[in-house]
Amino acid sequence: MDSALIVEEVQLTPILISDPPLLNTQGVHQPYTPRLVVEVVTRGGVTGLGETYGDGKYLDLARPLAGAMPGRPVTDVNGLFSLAERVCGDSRAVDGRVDAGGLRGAQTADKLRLSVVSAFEVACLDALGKTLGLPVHALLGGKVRDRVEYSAYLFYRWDAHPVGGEADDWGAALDPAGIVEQARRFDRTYGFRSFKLKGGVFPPEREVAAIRALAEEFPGRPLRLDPNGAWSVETSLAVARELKDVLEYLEDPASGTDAMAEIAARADVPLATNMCVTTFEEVPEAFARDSVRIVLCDHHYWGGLHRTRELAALCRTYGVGLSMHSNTHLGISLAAMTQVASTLPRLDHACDTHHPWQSEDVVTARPLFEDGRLAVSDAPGLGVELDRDRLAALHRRWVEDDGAMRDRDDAAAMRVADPGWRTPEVPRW
Ligand SMILES: O=C([O-])C(=O)C[C@H](O)[C@@H](O)C(=O)[O-]
Ligand SMILES: [Mg+2]
Repeated sequence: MDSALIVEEVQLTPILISDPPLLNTQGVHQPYTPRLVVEVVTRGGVTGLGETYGDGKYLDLARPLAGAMPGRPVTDVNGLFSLAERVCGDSRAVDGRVDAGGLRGAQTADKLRLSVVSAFEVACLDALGKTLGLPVHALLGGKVRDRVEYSAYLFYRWDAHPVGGEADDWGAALDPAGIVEQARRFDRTYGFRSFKLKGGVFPPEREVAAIRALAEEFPGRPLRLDPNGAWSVETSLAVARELKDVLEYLEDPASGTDAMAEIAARADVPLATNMCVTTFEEVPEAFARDSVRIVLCDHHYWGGLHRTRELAALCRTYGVGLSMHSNTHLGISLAAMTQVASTLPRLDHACDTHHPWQSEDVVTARPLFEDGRLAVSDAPGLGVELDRDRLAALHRRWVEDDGAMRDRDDAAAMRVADPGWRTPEVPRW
């Protein structure tokens, strides 16, 4: 093995990035949210970048993995999985039911570990690509499209956080008119064609009215509604009936494969998920029961870019559509999503991205969406460059935080405005 491809060291930098007051069924986004930046440095002097969730439970797993990396070739991305199993141990704070935010399906030790491995895999691929002078998509077999389509991610939101946080000029969006106004700005600024509304915030009739208002403003455009499993089967069926003429799909209307299978059997709207199919173990039952028509892959919790391609092959085989889920993420992960998305033969739905909500980043150039699409970079690696000053500043914020923001907790953030708030039981409606 060429010694230039051997890992010399791995740097982990936890950061806090500003996040607007976006509402979901659990509560509201904190003013600052944790992310972890992973840098894999080779003996050849090349640095590969990766990014993942930055809460303490991810950091606990990332540290031993980083310590075990020196001396290994960056080409050995398949070996990362067994390495992580060996060195990471089980994370604290795994309850086996739902993730802390309640938005990403079952939380298991495997899924937490895979979310960490994903950042190391992406960083190794970035380092390998930079060393060889090849884009990451070439390392995945080559791109089959030059641009990747994303959708606008609409949120009910407050004008500002009740305490702290960075100001922005989006204004509040708490009714159909506010959501339509937000969609207009996404359309104008980024050219997004599809719109996804994060639901589960208000009683379903109000969210149905917002989707109707969007359909009126943007006739024929793909529309999605995602209450993160907050509804009962009967409520989901009623919403599906109301909106069947305008929805591209309904995303996780209810929690769990049983409920999703029942809705799928009785509704005329396709169902999508990033909650009931989030691991390979969950695929057989969900597909056998026709619970979902579209899986929203998230390369973080599926374990990286190669695993995303494995999921894509499974979905193709079973006639299930594939798209991508997104959480608060930065330009490194957006570049990784775009690289892998460019290699997937079937990608029938615009991918989600939160990125337009992120005013801060650790990469030097902001992504340029045109007609709702990102051009696929052919530069070596991921095609993004680290802004070390920004990284240092965002890390300083993490160091100086008293611990309140270091673990994302949307219910705790909501209690700042509403002290009686408790994480809602599902079904909420
Ligand atoms: O289901 C989804 O698409 C998400 O959970 C995406 C994000 O987590 C979003 O809901 C959020 O951050 O509030
Ligand atoms: Mg979702």
